Amino acid sequence: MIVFPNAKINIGLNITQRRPDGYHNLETIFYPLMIKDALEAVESDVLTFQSSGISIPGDEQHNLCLKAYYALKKDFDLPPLSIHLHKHIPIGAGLGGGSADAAFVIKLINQQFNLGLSADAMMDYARPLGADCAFFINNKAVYAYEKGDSFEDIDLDLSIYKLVLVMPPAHVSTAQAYGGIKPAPVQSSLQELVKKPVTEWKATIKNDFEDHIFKAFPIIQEVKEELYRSGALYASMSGSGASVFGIFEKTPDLDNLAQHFQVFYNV
Ligand SMILES: C[C@@](CO)(OP(=O)(O)O)[C@H](O)COP(=O)(O)OP(=O)(O)OC[C@H]1O[C@@H](n2ccc(N)nc2=O)[C@H](O)[C@@H]1O
Ligand SMILES: Nc1ncnc2c1ncn2[C@@H]1O[C@H](COP(=O)(O)OP(=O)(O)O)[C@@H](O)[C@H]1O
Repeated sequence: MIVFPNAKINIGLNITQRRPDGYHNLETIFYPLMIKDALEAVESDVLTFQSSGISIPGDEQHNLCLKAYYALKKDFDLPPLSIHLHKHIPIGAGLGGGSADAAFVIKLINQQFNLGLSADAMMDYARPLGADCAFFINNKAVYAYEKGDSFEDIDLDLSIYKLVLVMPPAHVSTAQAYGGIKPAPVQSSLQELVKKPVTEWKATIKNDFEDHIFKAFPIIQEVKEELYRSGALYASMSGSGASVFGIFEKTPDLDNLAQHFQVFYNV
C-alpha cells in the first residue's frame, strides 16, 4: 500500500506553561498542507526500512516509521514489512514531517491488516511518538492544546487563499526552540482570534518562538518581512521553524526569494 503523508503549519503558537514532565502546555492551530512524502509498505520476509529523496539525519533504525511499526507490533501479530519512504517534506522545518510519516504508518497498518482501530485508538499509539503526531491521524484543521496532542475541531478553510512556504537555510531543533521560551498565559484564545478575518491576524496571532529564534537566525525574520512586502495578508514561522509561510490573496511573485531559498507555491 502507498500513502502520502503531508506537512502541517502552525497558525499561532502560544506556549503557556512548563509542565512537570518537562514538556510545555501550548495552544496552536494545526493546518494541513499539500506538501507530501510518499510511503510504501508491503509484506516481506524481514522488516526493512529505506528512504530516498531528502536525506534524513540519524540512524535509519531510529526512523519514526519504524517506531510506529514497533508501537503496533507490541499489541498485534504483524508480519514483517518492507517500508520505503520518499522524503520530500523539508526536515526540521516545523512542518511535522517525521510525525506525519509515523501517523501514516499507523493508519496504513490499521487498514492493511484490518486492525479495527478507531481514530482515538490510533491517536493513543501516535502520542508517545511525538507531540504533534496525533494530529495527523484525522489530519484536518484543529485547535490543539496541552502538549499539542489534545484537539478541538475548528471551522477553518483557507482554500480561497494562496499559501506559500519558504525554507530559509537554518536548522532549529525543537528542543532548542522550547529551551529559549518563557511561558506566559494568553490574553485571548487562538480559538476566537482565528475566527476573525485573515487580514486581522497580523496584529493578533503570534508564534511565541519567533522572538528568540529570529535573534539566533535573523534570516528567518527577513524572509517573513519579505513575504509581507510581497503582499502577504499573514505570514509566520511555522512551529519551531525554520520554514515560513505566507497567506496571499493571489499567487505572489517571489522570484527574489526563490533565487536564494526553496519556495513552495500553492501548498
Ligand atoms: C514545536 C511543535 C509545534 O507544533 O512542532 P514542530 O516545530 O516540531 O513541527 C511541536 O510542539 C513539537 O512537536 P514534536 O516535534 O512532535 O515534539 P516531540 O518530538 O514530542 O518533542 C521534542 C522536544 O520538544 C519539547 N516539547 C515538545 C512539545 C511540547 N508540548 N513541549 C515541549 O517542551 C521537549 O523538549 C521535547 O523533548
Ligand atoms: N520519517 C522521518 N522524517 C523526518 N525526520 C525524521 C523521520 N524519522 C525520524 N526523524 C528525525 O526527526 C527529526 C525532526 O524531524 P521533522 O519532523 O522533519 O521536524 P519538525 O519537528 O521540525 O517538524 C529529524 O532531525 C530526524 O532525525
